[in-house]
Amino acid sequence: MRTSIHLQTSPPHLFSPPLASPSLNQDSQKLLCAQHAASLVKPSTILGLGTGSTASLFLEQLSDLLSAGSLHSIVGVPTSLKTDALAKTLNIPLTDLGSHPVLDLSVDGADEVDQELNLVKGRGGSLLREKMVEGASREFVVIVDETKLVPRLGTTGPIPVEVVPFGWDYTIMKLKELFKGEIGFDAKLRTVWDAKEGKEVPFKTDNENYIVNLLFEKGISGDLRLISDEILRITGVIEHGIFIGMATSVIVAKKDGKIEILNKK
Ligand SMILES: O=C[C@H](O)[C@H](O)[C@H](O)COP(=O)(O)O
Repeated sequence: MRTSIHLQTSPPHLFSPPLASPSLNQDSQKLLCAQHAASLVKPSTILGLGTGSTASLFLEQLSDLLSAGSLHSIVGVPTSLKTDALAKTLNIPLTDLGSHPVLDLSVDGADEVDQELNLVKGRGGSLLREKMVEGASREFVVIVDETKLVPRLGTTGPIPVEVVPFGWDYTIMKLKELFKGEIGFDAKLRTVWDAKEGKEVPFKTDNENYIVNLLFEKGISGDLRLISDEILRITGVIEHGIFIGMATSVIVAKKDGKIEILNKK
């Protein structure tokens, strides 16, 4: 189901010349969907707080509403150490999953969204805590700019897989075996530049694990649930960044300043 809401930027005036449609850059689109999502949060919500640049804008909006007194009694469950730190600087009250195993709502960004509202997440390095918190939420609202909409997952970048550091090269071998025959497939350990060491070192997640990037030349094809199960069956794999059927709705901010809301069927 698709709903389209045109955001009114200024009151219409009878004699004004027609306004040219705005062309928002990606950052403004992120802000637009973050603002929209924050306006939907009700008082007394147990709220999963996502990770990434779009989710950070949402946290800032939330904090503004809290300090203006137009929202109250919110308590957040952060999905990463970065979000935990940001929420603390923004004075957003926090709790944890153990104390609130069922959340009312989670709001988070995504790297990709397909037509069934399946997602790729984790290109920023967070996926396991996100999947736990968002999976525990009655409602999971995803906020994205329109560049994130794809016909097939894995078309604009890698699908991240969190793996244990022990035997990571063995785990990569098993992942390569799984996708053998997939044209243009590759699996690579994610690394970062360590200035102290003067070399590339493995990227470490909040859980001290590594990330393997699965690269598909034309996106991932086939039954996503089956593929998900097969990836998870490899010993050494902890979790992957394909979020199947988890999003209840996606708020998409468009270049023309419109918001489109995609709801789970
Ligand atoms: O690891 C990062 C998270 O899954 C983010 O939600 C995702 O990468 C989207 O981030 P951004 O809003 O910065 O594009």
